[in-house]
Amino acid sequence: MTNQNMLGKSRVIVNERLMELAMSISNSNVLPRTSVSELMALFGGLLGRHKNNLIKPLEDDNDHKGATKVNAWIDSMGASSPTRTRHESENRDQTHWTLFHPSALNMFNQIMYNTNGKQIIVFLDYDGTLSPIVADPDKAYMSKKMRVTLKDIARRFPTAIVSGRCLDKLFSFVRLAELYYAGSHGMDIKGPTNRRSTKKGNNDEVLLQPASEFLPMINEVYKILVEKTKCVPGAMVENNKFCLSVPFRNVDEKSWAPLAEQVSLVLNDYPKLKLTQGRKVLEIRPTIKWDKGRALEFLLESLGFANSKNVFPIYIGDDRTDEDAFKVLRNRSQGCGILVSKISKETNASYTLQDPSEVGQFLRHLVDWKRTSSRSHKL
Ligand SMILES: O=P(O)(O)OC[C@H]1O[C@H](O[C@H]2O[C@H](CO)[C@@H](O)[C@H](O)[C@H]2O)[C@H](O)[C@@H](O)[C@@H]1O
Repeated sequence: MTNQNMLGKSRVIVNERLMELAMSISNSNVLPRTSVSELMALFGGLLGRHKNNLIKPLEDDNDHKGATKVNAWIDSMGASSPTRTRHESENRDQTHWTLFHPSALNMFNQIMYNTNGKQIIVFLDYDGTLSPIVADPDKAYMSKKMRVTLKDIARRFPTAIVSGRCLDKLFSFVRLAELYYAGSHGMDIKGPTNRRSTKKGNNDEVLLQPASEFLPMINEVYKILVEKTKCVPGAMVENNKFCLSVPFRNVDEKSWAPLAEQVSLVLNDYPKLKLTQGRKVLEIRPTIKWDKGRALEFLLESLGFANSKNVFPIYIGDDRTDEDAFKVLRNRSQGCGILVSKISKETNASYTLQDPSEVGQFLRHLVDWKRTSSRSHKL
């Protein structure tokens, strides 16, 4: 072995040891969060890698329109569905990622410490966060246990569900009148309903519909897309009121290209609509500057916390569309974003949870924490 090789090998061993040490610190509750992140930054420096370089960039999230961009979409569709085995370097990146985005369960006490007596407001995405991802979008049910937990949460904190789904569908899954709902990626927002009108979920508590002028266009494009995609086995189009979804989870990979091409071609005639992508789903949305982040800001404002420092929003989501909300929290240096994911992703969230069952655990911790702290205030 040459001196060079030996040097390289010992550097790897030192890096691995440092990494193990940093991991155990990040997963403990011993130090306050600031110390943990400082330590992690230090370890990152010693490892010779900056935090931002530790994660592989996600596929381009910009809007792509027209047939010329179809190839980019197909690549992106493939990248959103990683089924292959991971390489060693990817495993290392995964470790780095966990280091900088620790588990919200492990860091629970620290997160609560950071709330510092502020009003906690809970924001939750639906698919992949409250309900597990399933093949049939109409069967993405939330468990009974999760509903009970959500009810308990809503009794203690203002709580909102923010989803790409249309409001009616969302309400039919969640069925809790005491929540705020932001459907169609935040383009359809309503407040808690009065108890007598909750059965159908329809009510007169609409707070905001910033894309209402797009309704006729969305309905028109829905009909065209249903027609154009019916030749692709497994393809379907969901009408989410102010946006449309074309899930491709049940479409054979060989047909992803023709499907993306069809959708792209249709959108060529509608420059006021844009194409974005979620978890095995193509999403068609108005080009207005409105997203889950803006919905979060709007809801904070509606709750009387527009410029308040006395609020601690917790946003939990699993999808790229949730990144807009994570970004808002990061820019406001307020509250915390929690990404639901088992694999490394570029994210603006601070913490992670693995899956909806961990989301349930985190929410139950939150209920217990509030119970205990209210009790100790009464003493
Ligand atoms: O913002 P979200 O609540 O995450 O909603 C976004 C999309 O959710 C649904 O699709 C996702 O869940 C499906 C059921 O588990 C799954 O089959 C699909 O692959 C996921 O992307 C919904 O079907 C879409 O309309 C929403 O846009």
